[in-house]
Amino acid sequence: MPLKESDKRFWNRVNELARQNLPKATYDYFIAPAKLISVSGNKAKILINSDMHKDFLKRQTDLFNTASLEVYGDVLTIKILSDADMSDADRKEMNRSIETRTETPDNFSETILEPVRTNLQKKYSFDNFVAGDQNRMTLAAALTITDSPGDLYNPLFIFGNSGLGKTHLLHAIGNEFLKKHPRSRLIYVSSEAFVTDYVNASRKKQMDSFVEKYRNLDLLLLDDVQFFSDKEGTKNEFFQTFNALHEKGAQIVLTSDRPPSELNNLEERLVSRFSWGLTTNITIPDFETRMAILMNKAEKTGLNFPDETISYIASQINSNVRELEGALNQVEFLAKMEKNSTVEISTAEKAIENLRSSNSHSRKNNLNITKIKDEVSKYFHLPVADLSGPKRIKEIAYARQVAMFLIRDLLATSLPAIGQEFGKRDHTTVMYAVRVITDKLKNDNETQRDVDNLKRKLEG
Ligand SMILES: Nc1ncnc2c1ncn2[C@@H]1O[C@H](COP(=O)(O)OP(=O)(O)OP(=O)(O)O)[C@@H](O)[C@H]1O
Repeated sequence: MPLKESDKRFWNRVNELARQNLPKATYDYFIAPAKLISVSGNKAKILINSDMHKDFLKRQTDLFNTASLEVYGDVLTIKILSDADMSDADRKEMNRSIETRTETPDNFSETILEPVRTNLQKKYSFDNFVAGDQNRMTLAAALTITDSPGDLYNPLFIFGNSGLGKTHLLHAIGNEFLKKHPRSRLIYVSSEAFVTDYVNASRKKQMDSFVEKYRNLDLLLLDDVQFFSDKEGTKNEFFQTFNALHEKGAQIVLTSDRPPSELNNLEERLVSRFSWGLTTNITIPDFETRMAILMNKAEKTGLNFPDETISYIASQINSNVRELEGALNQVEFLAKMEKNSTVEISTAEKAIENLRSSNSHSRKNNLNITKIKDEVSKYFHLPVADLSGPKRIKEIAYARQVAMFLIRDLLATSLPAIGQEFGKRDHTTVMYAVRVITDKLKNDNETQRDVDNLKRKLEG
């Protein structure tokens, strides 16, 4: 039966109440895509697109009760269906009741331009991105911009520590965007690649094609802005690109391991623009989300993972999703070697133990003091000589302490030997440095991030 006027009023009222009472991103993600299929007697059927949406909508009884009392003077029983739940009869009903949406014409890239190499990786999609409390808001915003690009959240700035899914989301946005707007021009690029592109173009005197490539986009996905070069020319070019795109309403999405306010490599005028749209943070997944991610990935291994095994792996690896995946790969490998189709906890224990000892082995084999000093000086943009020199400027002193800490932690070098390496300093200075960083690691996000990033680079 087609929807009656009262049914349409009911549905409008549900949306209105949801917009008033829920955060915008939540409304956009959970409620806006829902559709009212039918109201018959005192039963309403609502269609949504995933089980995650279903759980959320089921909890919105107040919303439905208020709207139905206002419109029908009675409380409706709400049945929420996902696509998979729909019977043929439901589908017919839906086709009859929902007006066919007139496609809004894409106004992307009206002029004929050279096709762009998007650099998108198809394997990263929203379908294989597991939602949890730590990324829900980011996920909602990411989905919203694929529908209304350049509008609400422009730019979208996603920050969070390494291995938590920022790159995955950028590609997912790009892939979804192309599905919805096939004629659009978009590009995924790391900050380092953007810089290289700029440097090459300016060396070869091909700035016109650089400008055409980056300023005619509908969507720019720029990864890892913390690695942006601090060279004036590049920064200025990026500033111009950002302005040109923003002005014409193109969507920009940026990721970084730190919030805009801590991007010391970029100027204030650019950083303040990053905060024009929405800034969201992705944090370490909680135990349940780690379990969900593992289950998702375990399914693709063709092996049977009992819940206890998944739970064991999730309890052992609580740093980031990349390491979680690494551990699962190791477990899968061992189980296949041992020709086990069911993966018992004992196999997972052995695999994780192997992983830990091989990590520390490779660390010992490949690392030395010079490599650590080089990496630290690169990371903090300081000449390596300053680490061993006498300067006491705050930034240099901090970088020196981090370097001393890493040498002690990763190589277990003696305190006097470390002191020798840093301009013949006394071992008590080294002891102090190690203690300062150890303390900061307990409660200072910035230090946690610096040490984490550096360890990843050194052990990578
Ligand atoms: N919520 C999630 N669901 C499923 N897979 C995830 C999730 N979060 C991260 N991953 C996976 O973890 C791996 C690391 O994620 P990704 O490379 O996107 O991290 P990142 O935050 O960009 O890290 P970096 O800052 O080091 O570049 C990828 O294989 C990605 O698919």
